[in-house]
Amino acid sequence: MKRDADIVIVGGGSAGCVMAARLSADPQVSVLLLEAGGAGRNPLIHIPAALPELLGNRFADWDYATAPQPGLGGRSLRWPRGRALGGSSAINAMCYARGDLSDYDDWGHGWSGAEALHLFKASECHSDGVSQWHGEDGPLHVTRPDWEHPATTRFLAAGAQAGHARVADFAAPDRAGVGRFDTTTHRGLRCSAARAFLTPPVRARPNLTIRTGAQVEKVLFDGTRAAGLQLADGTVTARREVILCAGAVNSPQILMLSGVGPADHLRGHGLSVVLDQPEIGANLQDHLDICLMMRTRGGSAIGYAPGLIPAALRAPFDWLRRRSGLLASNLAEGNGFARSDPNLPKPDIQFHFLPALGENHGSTRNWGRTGVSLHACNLYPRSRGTIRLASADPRAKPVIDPGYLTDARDLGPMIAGGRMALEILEAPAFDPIRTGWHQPRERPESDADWERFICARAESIYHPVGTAAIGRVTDGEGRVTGLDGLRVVDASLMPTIVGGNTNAPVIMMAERIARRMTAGA
Ligand SMILES: Cc1cc2nc3c(=O)[nH]c(=O)nc-3n(C[C@H](O)[C@H](O)[C@H](O)COP(=O)(O)OP(=O)(O)OC[C@H]3O[C@@H](n4cnc5c(N)ncnc54)[C@H](O)[C@@H]3O)c2cc1C
Repeated sequence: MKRDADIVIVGGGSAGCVMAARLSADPQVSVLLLEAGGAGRNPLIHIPAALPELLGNRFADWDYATAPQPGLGGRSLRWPRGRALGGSSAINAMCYARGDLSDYDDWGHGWSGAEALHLFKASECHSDGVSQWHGEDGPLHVTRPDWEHPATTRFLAAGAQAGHARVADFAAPDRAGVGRFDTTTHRGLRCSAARAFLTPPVRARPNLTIRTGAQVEKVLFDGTRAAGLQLADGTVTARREVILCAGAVNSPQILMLSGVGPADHLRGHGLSVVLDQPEIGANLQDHLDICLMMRTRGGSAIGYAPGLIPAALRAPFDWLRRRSGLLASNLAEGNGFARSDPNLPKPDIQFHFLPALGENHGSTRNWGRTGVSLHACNLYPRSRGTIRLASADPRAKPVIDPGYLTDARDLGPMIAGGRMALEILEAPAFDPIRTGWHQPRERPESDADWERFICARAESIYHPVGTAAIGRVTDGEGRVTGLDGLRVVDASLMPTIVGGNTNAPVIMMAERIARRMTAGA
């Protein structure tokens, strides 16, 4: 078993797959990728519509939950995180979005929207080919779906009736309006970061070793230089660098287990301190989201109902024959952006539309019922939370406290987004299929009604970032300040969360850092 390399990467998720592929392109550099989960071969990972089956499934999900959230009436929220090659891109909803390009200008430290656009295009292979906003030569397949559920067609019409523009391409600058999501799929299959970047020719490189089932416990230091890693079955040596790509929950956890973090917290768990860095695990941000669900006539949406049996029986044939139809859908088919205040420079609300009752993200089955879901989330939350150790045991789940709604200013965009979602679901396009409300049971009217509804029902859309942020913990290249030979490259790096789904932005960030490492920056 290989136990040393020039560069050792921890975590084969969205960022880790990019780093492994790009850095091992130089045959002079040996790269070892360590992934705690499996190889990600389960068919449920690859069939887009099987997404709800992945959540909580031990072969693919770390299955975390938050600490009780006072801002949400003391509820703990479920927090899935991918645990297989591909990481969270192996279990995510495949919605492709880039954030607003100005988000990257705001980060400073050498990052910019113009360079981000260039990198998004470089890593992309878009089904419509090259254009001003898209690339066609990159490894990440992005598809503009050729099939949509009829309920999604109604959502697009309802959006227009409620005054939202129709957006043909959310990668173009003016994103306000509703449209179809592009998806990280290819020929009806999920295109995870593993499928995109760890292709058979890349895996065959003699200078790249990929170990699955290899959970890293901590970084080993020689003074202040990261010299290797501790695993359950022994140690690994990094001759040049250790790169943590374990995600916004596990990268700070590994750093703290290694003695890098807030000194008092580490000593409280009996750990010796290598670097006192209070910002590790701090600055946690996420997209909090409120979902409205409307019941519809049998057969008009996806669900577990007798009227849908014929469509369900046909779906596998459509998928096997043409890789199209229901099973090729990522379910979150409709996208939208809006401003909670018309004077804002950019949209601060995002919608996700599903032609299904996505209660508890699909884990509540609602047998015999059909309906549709419209989510609205606050894209630029001001609340901040923390990741902290529950124990010095590397197998123990960390304490996740996102601090949802601890900043009262976060409620306004949530209420505005909820009201807009309600307006869309009440538009005439849904009249022929609407039968009543599923969630909320009673129509909220006043701000206080909305606040109660949000407190009782808001959920995460699983975009944690910021826990080892550029400018706070690392420099612009992801190098941990105050230590040598140690980088973080994953969602933890984002100093402020981007205005959209986070997978493509994380891939873009890894592309940038890998390029600059290869160029000797
Ligand atoms: C259910 C869900 C739905 C989502 N939907 C979307 C969507 O539709 N569109 C979108 O753009 N974004 C979506 N996201 C978010 C997006 O997928 C993530 O932001 C992105 O994948 C994060 O990439 P990462 O590299 O930071 O971490 P990850 O991709 O999570 O990778 C971390 C990797 O490190 C491994 N690891 C962790 N600890 C260790 C250890 N100790 N030793 C070894 N390996 C370790 C993990 O197993 C994992 O493979 C979703 C996320 C989830 C969970």
